[in-house]
Amino acid sequence: MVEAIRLDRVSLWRRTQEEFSYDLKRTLLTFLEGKYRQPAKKLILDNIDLVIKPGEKIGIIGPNGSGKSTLLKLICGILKPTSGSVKVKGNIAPLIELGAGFDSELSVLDNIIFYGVMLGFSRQEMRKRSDLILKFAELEDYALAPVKSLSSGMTARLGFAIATDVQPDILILDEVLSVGDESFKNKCKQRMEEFWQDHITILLVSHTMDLIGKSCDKVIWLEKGKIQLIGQADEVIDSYLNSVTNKV
Ligand SMILES: Nc1ncnc2c1ncn2[C@@H]1O[C@H](COP(=O)(O)OP(=O)(O)OP(=O)(O)O)[C@@H](O)[C@H]1O
Repeated sequence: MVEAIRLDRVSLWRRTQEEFSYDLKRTLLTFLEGKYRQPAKKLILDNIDLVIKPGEKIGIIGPNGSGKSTLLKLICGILKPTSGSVKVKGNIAPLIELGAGFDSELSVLDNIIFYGVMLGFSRQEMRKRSDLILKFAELEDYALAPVKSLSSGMTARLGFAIATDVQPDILILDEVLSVGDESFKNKCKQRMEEFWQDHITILLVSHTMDLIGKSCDKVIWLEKGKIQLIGQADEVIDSYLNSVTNKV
């Protein structure tokens, strides 16, 4: 069987307190006082087996902190699993943390080229594509300006324009369907609709059940890092909503 994405027994542990990175002084003091303890580790994804076929449109739902974004980051290769294996066939356009990979000192044009190279395209090809990317992002006048001079909405527009220009095999979306101002949002929606018609594999994380129900064939419900249920969109959404109302 052809597979676009395959996860075998994937688990991920992360440190729950990241004190060392944000409060170095306090960490050193507690260390000197002999009170330092290793930050606790938490199991974020627990033994996930998953097969996604090319062209499937998959929704991922579940409560806050259940591991949805983490699962996407593993599939994109931003995070590595502690155990198990993640296999992906084809190039991925991750529309998560738009613009997080930009170098703010470099120009918009240089960032377009670097970002594309990071996604596996050649410099030459990215140079050719840059005009269309700048046009879509409506940033033609900023080509030579450093990214730090853009507003946050403009930066997100640039990230969206690059990631969706490269015509990916797999598109990863973490509730970033609305980027920028109203007119740009409409452009994003249109581009997304084209992707949906296409044979691209799509993974969409959202808390908006209507959106998931309308746009996905299959849904994964995550609960505390485990797959609680996977199946036809309507059935999984109903079970999830029932479980939430029963808790209240
Ligand atoms: N950088 C990090 N370091 C350590 N733990 C993290 C980090 N980011 C997230 N976590 C933890 O991983 C778990 C899953 O987080 P994740 O962001 O994947 O959840 P989610 O299902 O996407 O939540 P939400 O619906 O709130 O976006 C949470 O317990 C969270 O505290």
